[in-house]
Amino acid sequence: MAEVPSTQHPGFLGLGSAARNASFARSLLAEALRPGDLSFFRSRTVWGLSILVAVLLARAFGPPAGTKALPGLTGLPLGFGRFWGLPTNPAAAARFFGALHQRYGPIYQWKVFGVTSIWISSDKIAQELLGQRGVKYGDRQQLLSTPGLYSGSDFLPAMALGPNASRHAKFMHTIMKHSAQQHFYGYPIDEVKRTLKRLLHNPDRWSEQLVTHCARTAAACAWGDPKHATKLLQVVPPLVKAASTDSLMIKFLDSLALFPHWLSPYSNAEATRKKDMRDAFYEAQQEVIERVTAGAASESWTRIWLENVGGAKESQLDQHEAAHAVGTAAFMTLATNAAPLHTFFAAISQHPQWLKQLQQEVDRVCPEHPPSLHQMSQLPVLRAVIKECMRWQPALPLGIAHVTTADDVYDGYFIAKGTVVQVNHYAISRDPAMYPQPNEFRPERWLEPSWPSYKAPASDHPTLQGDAAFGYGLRGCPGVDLTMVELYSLIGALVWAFDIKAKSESVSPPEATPYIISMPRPFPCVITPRSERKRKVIEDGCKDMGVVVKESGKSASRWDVCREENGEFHWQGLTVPRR
Ligand code: HEM
Repeated sequence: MAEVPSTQHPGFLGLGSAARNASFARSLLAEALRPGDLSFFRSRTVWGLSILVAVLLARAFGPPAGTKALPGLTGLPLGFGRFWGLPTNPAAAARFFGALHQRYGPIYQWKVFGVTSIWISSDKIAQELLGQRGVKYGDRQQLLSTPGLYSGSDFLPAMALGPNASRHAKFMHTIMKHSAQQHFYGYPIDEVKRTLKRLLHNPDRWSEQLVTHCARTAAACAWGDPKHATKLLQVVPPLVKAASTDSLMIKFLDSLALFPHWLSPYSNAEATRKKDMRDAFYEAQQEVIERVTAGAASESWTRIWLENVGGAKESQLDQHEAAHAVGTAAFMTLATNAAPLHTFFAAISQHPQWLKQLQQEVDRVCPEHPPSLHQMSQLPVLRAVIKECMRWQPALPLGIAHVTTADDVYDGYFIAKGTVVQVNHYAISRDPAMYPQPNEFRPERWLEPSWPSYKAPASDHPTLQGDAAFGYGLRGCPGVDLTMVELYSLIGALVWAFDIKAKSESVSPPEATPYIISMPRPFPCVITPRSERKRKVIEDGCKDMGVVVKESGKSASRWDVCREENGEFHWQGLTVPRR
């Protein structure tokens, strides 16, 4: 690894300490600004000194000797940088910053109000920096809109690098490893049966059925009971929106910490969000504690903590932390996996030939029933379509920002401590060298040797394991196994069970929601069972369809989730349909 030069600069005019610099500057000004005396401004010495100061300042704010500054947009001096022209939502930002890579290369910087962010559009560079130099690139950004999340120990994706994040990450990996070995206790498959039946009975509400599916699966894994899905449905949107904020500008202001938190315009909403989340996670945890005491608890992540399965207590989470760690895993499962499921609907509506190919493959492998997880190795087309959905419309187009914890040098470029590192997943997934015709939905790029992204053998590849969409390094996503199980099982079953097509031709291109986790907006679809026999299998598959969203106006308790007046479900704005 390159040696890191010191950023300790010799001080103003090379005179040593800041105090001595300040007193020198004061005496110079006092001498010069005697009333009525303008000779100071006419003096050649003063002009010469001014130029020298400017040069020294430029050196002081420039990269250390032997390194160079990253290319990037020029802006205003004195650290103001370039604050105009910033896009207003993450999906648009991914495209905007992605386009700038054509001018500045795969890594460039953008400075705003003294904050430097670097933008990366190359998988190789992201691997080398975030992947290989883990700790140096492992911090997160403190956001004004979510005060407390960075320094607290409630929500791993936003936590500062340090002991809290390490303990939470350790616990997260323990619960994922243990439950993955048991296919997440069969909950995703149980929920597939219910989701098929809800879709059969209420196909127009397909987006609601998908979101319900993710919420119920996550709640079952977390607390052994899918009924807690409504809690998740309520607590996810406020935090997704707060972490997105409407404008990237806010993010830069955040980093300046211009306001104390109590003055933050977000503090009221944040206090409510925090309380709702705590109440939801505490209540669900308490129920598990009671059921375990009564000897009647189902498997769950909370039980892993309570019973110290796999050494879960080594992470030393107290009860509050464990409630939030489990809740965070459930939160992320719902918030993220709903996105590729919506993308799947957009993709096959635009490319019906891929639904046909999927159905042919599934009919060949398992004509009588939806594919089981053990059959996934025989279903490369299914895996290819899912992987292409993740590439085509990344769920997190800009990932989650990292922040550097120390100065670094990459390829001769200086990267200072505190730099915000934005991996542009959208741009990476559109690298034309790796993904020719990048804007097109082409699952064959994972299936045919003529495409650069192809890998053999077909029993293992394509796979979501190691997919760049899940991030890099120390802060990489711990939820890959669960994502695979959830997407493979549900999409496999949808393909087996239904014909799906858009009601109108105008679904291209998919219009994404404007949040940090972005998904195609729902649109009207026609969903019909592929045969009478399949209809019967779906009907007989389960008794309880697992409806969790109530008709409008029927809210009886705090955690009830209801449809809008017009009968639609917009998930607090996260799934507003395209009109
Ligand atoms: C479509 C599925 C998913 C995608 C695309 C996705 C993507 C990501 C990305 C890009 C990051 C940031 C990585 C980085 O900073 O480099 C992340 C972090 C994270 N993900 Fe996922 N994720 C998905 C599903 C899940 C699931 C099912 C879970 C459930 C456990 C989960 C839990 C987390 C957590 C806890 C973090 C924060 C890790 C940390 O900061 O240390 N994700 N995910």
